[in-house]
This record gives sequence, structure tokens and C-alpha cells, in this order.
Amino acid sequence: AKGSVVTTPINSEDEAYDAPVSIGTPAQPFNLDFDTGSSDLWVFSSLTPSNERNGQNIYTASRSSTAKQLSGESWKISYGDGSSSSGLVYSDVVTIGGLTAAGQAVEAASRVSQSFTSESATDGLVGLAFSSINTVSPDQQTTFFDTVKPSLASPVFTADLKHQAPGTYNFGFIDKSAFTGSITYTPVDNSQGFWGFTSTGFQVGNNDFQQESITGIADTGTTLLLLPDDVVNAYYSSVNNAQNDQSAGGFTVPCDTSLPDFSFGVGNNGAMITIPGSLMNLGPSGSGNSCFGGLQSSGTIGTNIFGDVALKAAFVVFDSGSQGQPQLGWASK
Ligand SMILES: Cc1ccc(-c2noc([C@H]3C[C@@H](O)CN3)n2)cc1F
Repeated sequence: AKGSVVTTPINSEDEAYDAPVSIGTPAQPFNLDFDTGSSDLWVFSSLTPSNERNGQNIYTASRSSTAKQLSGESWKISYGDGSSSSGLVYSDVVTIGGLTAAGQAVEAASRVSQSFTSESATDGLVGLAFSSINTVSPDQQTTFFDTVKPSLASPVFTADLKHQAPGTYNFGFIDKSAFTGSITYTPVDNSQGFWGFTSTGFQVGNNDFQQESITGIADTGTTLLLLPDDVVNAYYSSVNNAQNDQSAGGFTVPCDTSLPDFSFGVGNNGAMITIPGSLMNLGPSGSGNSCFGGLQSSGTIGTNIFGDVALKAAFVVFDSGSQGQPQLGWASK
């Protein structure tokens, strides 16, 4: 089997990307944030207090003839920005891009934190990291990808995110028309449940390539590219009037400045993914006439995060390992 679904930026800053998902019988429609950095599929629901909702679509299990509550099961999750949600668990039919997962764990929110309430475009998340970090307790559940994997022509999914334009998540196949050149694969360390890999280094504009092992995760649910301070300083030291503005929350640049490209190395054959300078500006920072940089410090997070700013420049293959070893494939487009 194969699936293909269009994913769309939720705002003019490409802050996050939503895709349509159907749950239940008859189908209840949702717009969910596909997140390769977490492993819970959760939705706003009839259990979510009305004062925590803000126009989101809600899942009502009692209206689905295929919903079954997983009794005694619950979930509770928190995200990198401190937001969180929790609730109860059902199994139900979930359809994404023509691909149907029967008996998928659907986590119904009985509470959500303020940032989810105010994100009215997002009805919940589809976690696409490894099932080893699914939060359902006492019986951990599988991600949508793991649930449908046995039926897939190939045990892969791909992410093709775009700047201010619809992109695509494909399941079970690689669309050769979606990228240029060849795909460079690199091994994945999934010991922490993430799509972890090590980049071989970086390059600012047309300067020399800086060899530096940069270990991080491919995370479609994070907006920014979060890298070590030495990389971030090397980039912004090449931008006139760039400044690390704590009131803006990080590095800002003058909005009318053309920014250098930023490239990062993947694989052991010298391949690089190049983020055009235009994509390194995320728009007004909210303070002064400065704009917020797409590259920021990973600081004290404990890992580097290749979020949407980086992923937007690539066609990315999340390969759970037809040869047993999971790997990430990177291609330009
Ligand atoms: C309101 C809101 C807040 C956070 C997130 C969110 N989704 O994925 C992630 C990153 C960080 C890491 O936790 C896993 N991937 N963050 C989505 C939201 F709609």
C-alpha cells in the first residue's frame, strides 16, 4: 500500500505544517501537525474543556461506530517549547492520504496547554518518531507509521516541506520526481526514540566547508534550525547588524538584508543540503524593525534540531530500515 497527503504551512512564517487526517466511522476530519520529533497521535476531543478550545475540530468517540476505549490507558506529553496535553485513549480507524490504519491508538485530549488552545489551525499531532517514546501508559502504543508499516510497499515515509506552499508526506514509496540529483543516506541512532543522525559539518555562503560532527534530530515539528553556538556565531558574524537580541528570543537581522546561504553536510560522500539565505529570515521579530533568524542556538537543549528551516530545503526519506538499520535519506530539490 501507499499513501500521499498534502501538508500546508499554518501561517506566513512557516511556523508549522498541517495535513488532513480522518478518524472514525463516519469519518471525522482533522488538521494535524505531523511531528517526526514525537510519537503520540492525539486530537482535541469532546473531553477537552470548552474554555481550552478555540475553534479546533474535536473527536467524539461516541459518534464513531469503530471507536473502542482502551480502558485503563492514558497519555501525557510535553513538547520542546513547554506546551503539553494529556487524556484518554481509544482505538479507531485513521486514514491519511488514502492509507488506512485500523485499530490505531487515537489519544483524545482531556486537557491541553494554552499554546495549543491558541493554535486554532491545529487540531492535534501525528507523531512520526519511534514508538519507543509513545507516552500511553500502562500499555505503550504504536505510531501511525508503525501501525501501517507491514502493509507498505516499502517501510519508509518521506517529507517534502515547502516555503509558503503546499508540500507532501508520502508513505510507502519514494517519489523520484520530487527531488534533484541523488539521495544520500546516513545512519539513524534511534536509541532516544528520535530520527537522530550526525551531520558532517557546515558552510556559510561560499566560505570554506567547516568539518564538524553535529549530532541532532530531524524534527518536522520544530520550526527552527537549532545548532551549536560556534555554528550560529559563524553564520551571524557574516551578517551586518545581526544581533543576539534576548528580547526577541535570539538572533535577529535587519529585515532588508540579503542573508548568506547555509549548508550542512550529510553522509560520507561530501553531499550537502543548502538552505537559501532567503529562507533564513523568518519575518518580523516583534521587536524593532528586525527579523528573526531561522538559525538559532541549540544552547542547553542537549541536542541539535534540524527543524523546518532545514527540512524545507530538502527531500527527506525516513527509512525505518528495510535492512534493519534505520536511516535518513537527504536530497536537494
Ligand atoms: C502549540 C504547539 C506547540 C508545540 C508543538 C510541537 N510539535 O512538535 C514539536 C517539536 C518539539 C519536540 O517536542 C517534538 N517536535 N513541538 C506543536 C504545537 F502546535
